[in-house]
Amino acid sequence: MDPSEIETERELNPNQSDRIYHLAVDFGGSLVKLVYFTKNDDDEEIPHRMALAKSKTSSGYPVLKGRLQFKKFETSKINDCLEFIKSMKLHLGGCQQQDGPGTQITAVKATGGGAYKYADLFKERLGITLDKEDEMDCLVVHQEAFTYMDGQKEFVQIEPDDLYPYLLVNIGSGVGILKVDGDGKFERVSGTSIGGGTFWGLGKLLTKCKSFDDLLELSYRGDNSAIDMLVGDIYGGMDYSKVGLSSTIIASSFGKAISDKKELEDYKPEDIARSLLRMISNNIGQISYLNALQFGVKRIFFSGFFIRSHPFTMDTLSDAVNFWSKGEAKAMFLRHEGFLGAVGAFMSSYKQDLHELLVDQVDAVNKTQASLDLSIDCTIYAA
Ligand SMILES: Nc1ncnc2c1ncn2[C@@H]1O[C@H](COP(=O)(O)OP(=O)(O)OP(=O)(O)O)[C@@H](O)[C@H]1O
Ligand SMILES: CC(C)(CO)[C@@H](O)C(=O)NCCC(=O)O
Repeated sequence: MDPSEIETERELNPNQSDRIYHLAVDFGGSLVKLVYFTKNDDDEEIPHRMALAKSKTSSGYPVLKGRLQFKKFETSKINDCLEFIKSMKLHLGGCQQQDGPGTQITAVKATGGGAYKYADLFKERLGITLDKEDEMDCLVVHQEAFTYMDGQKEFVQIEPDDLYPYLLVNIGSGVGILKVDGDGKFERVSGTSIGGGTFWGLGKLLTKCKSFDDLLELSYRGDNSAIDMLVGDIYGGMDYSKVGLSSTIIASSFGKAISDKKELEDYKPEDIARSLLRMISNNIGQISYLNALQFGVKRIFFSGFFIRSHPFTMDTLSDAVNFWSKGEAKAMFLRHEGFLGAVGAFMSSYKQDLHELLVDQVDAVNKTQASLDLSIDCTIYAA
């Protein structure tokens, strides 16, 4: 059995002795992401945050071992999210009834636009206040990164003194582009409304797909040349070598539809899905590169739920950055791409005393990309 299934099962049927220490929520335009930290009393005994100081590592930092749980909901199904929090008693710190009075959580760290939009709803239904953190602040957290080219994932070891400056391109419903100059030092330099929401929204209208995953799945099987106008279509099958454009490069996304005497129904949904994904990914890759160029930055990190470790999406973004930069700039991806904001909000509450959050079981993360409701072993080092 895949480790993710084990953890998800345990999550849905929480052990009575699971304690939930902390919850943070990222309310996006498309998805709501929850991150919470659980510790099972049967696990190695380092009982309570209050008692952290009792257990110090060789580095001198107190440590709390447990599991970081990740869960997502469609924003349009906010009620499911509320029900989940309620049924898991996340707003009460898990099995709080055993802890006696006085342990009830009154505020939860929250980020994204919905932290404002749903503040009253959460107060009303769960009795908790959403303690708002700016969504841009929450994106800038340290993560392990990898490059993705021609189907090959390559983890990159980046030394802290060689990390900055970098560009962080967060592809959610819309796209935010941040230039990060140092720890907590960043600026939102650009953005585009043509993002993940555009792919999912247009894709839904054009293909009648009922879920994002179906649309993504369709795009795997499609052939974009059925609907995109390629350089070769314009140049009689030849490359336009004088300006370095090979015949297979897309000259005009969806351009073939102009001259084809076809209606929407005459195109295969999978070809439309693929063309749409390439169009949006290429566009984001190009805008990102142009921003990197403008600010003299070589590394571009991509995050956001749009990516979902989807090979074709990562390939297209990497290709676009590689093509436009003539190999000078690199596209990089993050292991917890979609949960970056939520993890940032989670960590913000430990601002005063959190030194580091280390993920011990990286393998589990890699194996669970399909479900994206994750559970990973981790250690919190408090300063
Ligand atoms: N299961 C899914 N359901 C809906 N969208 C999904 C799903 N999986 C991936 N996506 C993609 O991820 C996008 C949302 O990404 P993310 O959660 O990072 O952004 P958000 O926080 O909702 O948006 P914003 O930050 O712009 O408010 C969707 O628009 C869609 O393209
Ligand atoms: C509005 C936000 C910041 C909400 O997360 C995001 O969707 C975004 O950056 N959209 C792109 C807006 C623009 O810069 O055109």
